[in-house]
Amino acid sequence: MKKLLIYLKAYRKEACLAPIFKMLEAVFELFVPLVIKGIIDYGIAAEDRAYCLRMGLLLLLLAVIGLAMATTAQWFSARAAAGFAAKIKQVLMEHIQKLSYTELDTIGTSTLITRMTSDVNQVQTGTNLVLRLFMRSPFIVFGSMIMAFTIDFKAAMIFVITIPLLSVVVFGIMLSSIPLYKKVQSQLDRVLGITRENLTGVRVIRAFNKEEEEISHFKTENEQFTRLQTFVGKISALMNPLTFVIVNSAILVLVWTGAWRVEGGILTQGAVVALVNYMSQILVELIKLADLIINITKAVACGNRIQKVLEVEPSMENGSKECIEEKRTPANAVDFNHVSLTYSGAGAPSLTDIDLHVKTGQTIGIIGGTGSGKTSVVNLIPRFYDATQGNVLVFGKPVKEQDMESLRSQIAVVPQKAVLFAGTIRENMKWGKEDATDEEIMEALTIAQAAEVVQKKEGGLDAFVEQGGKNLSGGQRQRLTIARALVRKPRILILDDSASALDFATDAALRKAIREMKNAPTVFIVSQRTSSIRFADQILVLDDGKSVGVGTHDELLTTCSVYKEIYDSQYKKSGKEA
Ligand SMILES: Nc1ncnc2c1ncn2[C@@H]1O[C@H](COP(=O)(O)OP(=O)(O)OP(=O)(O)O)[C@@H](O)[C@H]1O
Repeated sequence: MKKLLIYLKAYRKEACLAPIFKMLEAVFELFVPLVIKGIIDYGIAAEDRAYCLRMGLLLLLLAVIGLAMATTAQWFSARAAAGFAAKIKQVLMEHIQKLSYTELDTIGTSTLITRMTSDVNQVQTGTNLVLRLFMRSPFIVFGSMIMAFTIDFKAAMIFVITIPLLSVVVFGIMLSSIPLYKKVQSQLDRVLGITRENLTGVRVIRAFNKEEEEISHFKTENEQFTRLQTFVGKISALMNPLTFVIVNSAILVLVWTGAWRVEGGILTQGAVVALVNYMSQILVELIKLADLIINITKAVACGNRIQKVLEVEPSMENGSKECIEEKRTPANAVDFNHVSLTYSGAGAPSLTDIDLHVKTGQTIGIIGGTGSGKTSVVNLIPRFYDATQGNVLVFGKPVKEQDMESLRSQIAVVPQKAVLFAGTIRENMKWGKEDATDEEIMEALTIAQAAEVVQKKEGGLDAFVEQGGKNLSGGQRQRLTIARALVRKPRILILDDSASALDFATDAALRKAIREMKNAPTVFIVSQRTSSIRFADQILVLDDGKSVGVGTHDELLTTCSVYKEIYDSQYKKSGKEA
């Protein structure tokens, strides 16, 4: 948490002014019981109406000034806390963008969302309260005690006994609830995680009739969350009755002894009322202080969770900034030199000893059963993951030595899951190239067989795509994501099973159009269908993370039993050539 405080530096002025104004408010508050004492002892006793009126106006003035101070303090503290939280979110977002897939897999998306939202909000609330109360509350508690001593030494002794007693109760309750608050926060993490999973997977849940199970799972976790919160609430609820008993007892003693001493002429009625006022102020401030400490603890726990993410070092170091485009295009676009990959935390390797050499401009097909490692192979080209053994070269240079931005700017990946963002089709296409003209976009859409998707939509390129592309069919989404990749005019194009929702004719037309592109890219096609890759210059056949065949379709039919099996199964199933 300490390391996060540097982001508060930009709001140094606000962070200093907020407590100062709050202290000034407290100073004015401490004078109120003395003014009331004056009204009772001098104004009412002597029936001096003019004095009472003057003092009444003074009270009003103190209230107005106090209000002005409090509002100003609130303004400064809210500004500092909101700015601090915004900066943390910004830094966190920038850091997350730097992390590689390996770290993101390890941390998990749902906890990152909780840290970015609920945890940052908690830090903001804590900061706001600290700035307003950390000086004010102790000041009022000790100030009231000192004021009590100035009024009457003996009566002030009641304060000396009451304050430690009150402190023990308030802080005892607070200390016992702090660990529980930490549990509440991690339970909240779990509830949010399940909510997110359920919302993103709602279609699958319904398709498998798992609603009941998921509702019951959510209910269990949510009830646990409610139980924990209620338990903490009950402990905190003890605060009021206990503190009120102590304070009211102290007030009783004050009034009772005060009455005797007023009778004996030692103390005035006004002094007793002032002492009671001070006692009440102490109670209010001690409760605020306890609330503040609970909030600080929560904020520190949340701050530490944020800090932990910021401390995760990106495992991938960026290579040289030297631009590879300046170099002559080497004969090979991609080389896998005896590459193996074991994901962090996974026991067995997902890829073992992959050796593949791809000439510039070639089309490579990658085929294999589910989980055979097809996506893992292509993910190594833009360096989404680093090979654990061997090395991957792009245009003759190891990817680890290349500047990541420049490497990725030459590669376009169309992932399995077609992801589109809320905005117009044109805006989505510009993700590929910010300054793409409408002609460039239409050209890419035509190659991706998506021109008719745009033509059919009202507004054409200005048609709105809802978040995640909800208002488009699976095939339309796939074609638009392919077009987005093509807008970039990449030197390497990776289609990771991204034409699976297209019919055979559209799939074939797409491949033909890519082949006929001016400056046609080197293309990697990951597919489960032999028909999508059979015309590739080379086909890599994977089985359980190992390369079991590399060659053309005709070669593999005679040399690779796995490939022949896949081909036969698809050919026989459809009754015609797959
Ligand atoms: N991020 C990851 N962390 C750990 N293991 C992973 C990760 N991604 C993939 N794996 C594992 O690596 C293996 C290969 O997965 P990969 O996604 O490359 O296969 P695939 O051939 O593309 O599968 P599919 O055709 O089903 O998409 C699988 O056993 C998978 O469980």
